[in-house]
Amino acid sequence: MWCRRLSHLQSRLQDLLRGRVTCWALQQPSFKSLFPLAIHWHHTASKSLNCVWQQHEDHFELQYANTVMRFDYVWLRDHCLSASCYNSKTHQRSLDTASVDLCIQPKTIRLDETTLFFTWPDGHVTRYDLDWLVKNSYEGQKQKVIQPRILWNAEIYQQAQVPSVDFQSFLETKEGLKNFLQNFLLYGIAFVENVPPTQEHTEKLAERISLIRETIYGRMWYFTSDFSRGDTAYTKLALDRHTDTTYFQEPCGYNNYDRAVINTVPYDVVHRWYTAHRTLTIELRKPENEFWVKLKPGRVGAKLERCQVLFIDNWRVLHGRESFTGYRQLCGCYLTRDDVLNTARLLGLQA
Ligand SMILES: C[N+](C)(C)CCCC[C@H](N)C(=O)O
Ligand SMILES: O=C(O)CCC(=O)C(=O)O
Ligand SMILES: [Fe+2]
Repeated sequence: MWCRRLSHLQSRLQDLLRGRVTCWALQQPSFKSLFPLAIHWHHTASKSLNCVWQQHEDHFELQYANTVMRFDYVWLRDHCLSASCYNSKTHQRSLDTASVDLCIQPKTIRLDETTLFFTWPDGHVTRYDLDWLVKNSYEGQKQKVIQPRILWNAEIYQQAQVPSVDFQSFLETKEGLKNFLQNFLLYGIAFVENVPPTQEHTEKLAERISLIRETIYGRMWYFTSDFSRGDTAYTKLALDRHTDTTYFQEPCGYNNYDRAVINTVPYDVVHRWYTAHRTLTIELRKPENEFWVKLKPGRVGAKLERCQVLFIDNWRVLHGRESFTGYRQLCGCYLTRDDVLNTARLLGLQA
């Protein structure tokens, strides 16, 4: 006890002088470890594992799998996966995070093979697999490939020759759905071809990806230019590029037609907003940034033709239309982003 106390006091003194972290010799320090005070890096027994770690005053530092990671002690206690702290059936935390002492420090740290054991002052033991720590550390996450996005304009998209997915394969095969979602995540739009032109088939397609979002326009909307709703979508007028439902608390994305009166900011900020809006609009209206799609009609008179369904990520791609004459009917729905991303992740996509 005595030698530990001395080493501890001395290390604190050195610590104050150097303003550096200290590393306690976790086993009973031998005399040689007291003078001069060395910063100990703990090495794994087997060099092949190549894991080095250090217990700092306010965090735990781990070097493993070519990653230097730093963990807060409250974080290490809070993410404990032991039976009393974590419900492995529901993957939920049972530990009350607010009960963790914000100044908590582990009494001992031990590495056994590829598992780190942290023993806390109350005797509770938290174990972490080294690979779990790499995967769930801030530093490990930063290395992860984020979902690649391909920024495009009309020319880039046309040249990419992105394949549409056939209706049957989309509905009946995992590959079909996965290829579709991969394109959707990469480009923000994706097509399904060969779809029977009915609301039921469109609905089936949508439900293959996610829950359909019920809104004031209904679950599946089937609309035409009958002005059945007080909105220019229900007319023959052209609609400049926009996204829908910007007036919802959880909108599909932003839209100039539906913008309410700007009355939440003072006049000088308003002018800055208009200047920024103009810059964005000029960019959006550049012809090279427009990609026109002539939607194949599914029904002409009594004749039914298989048609295509277009999915748009409203956070990345705006939509609009030209004005038109004659009779035109459009069927569609809104999907919830969380569910679309969840389906993509379940298929192993980075979303
Ligand atoms: C017809 N349909 C339901 C597709 C859209 C209606 C959208 C109306 C509104 N202008 C908006 O952009 O949110
Ligand atoms: O009629 C269309 O093609 C699109 C209409 C539209 O943008 C909308 O309903 O929000
Ligand atoms: Fe719209």
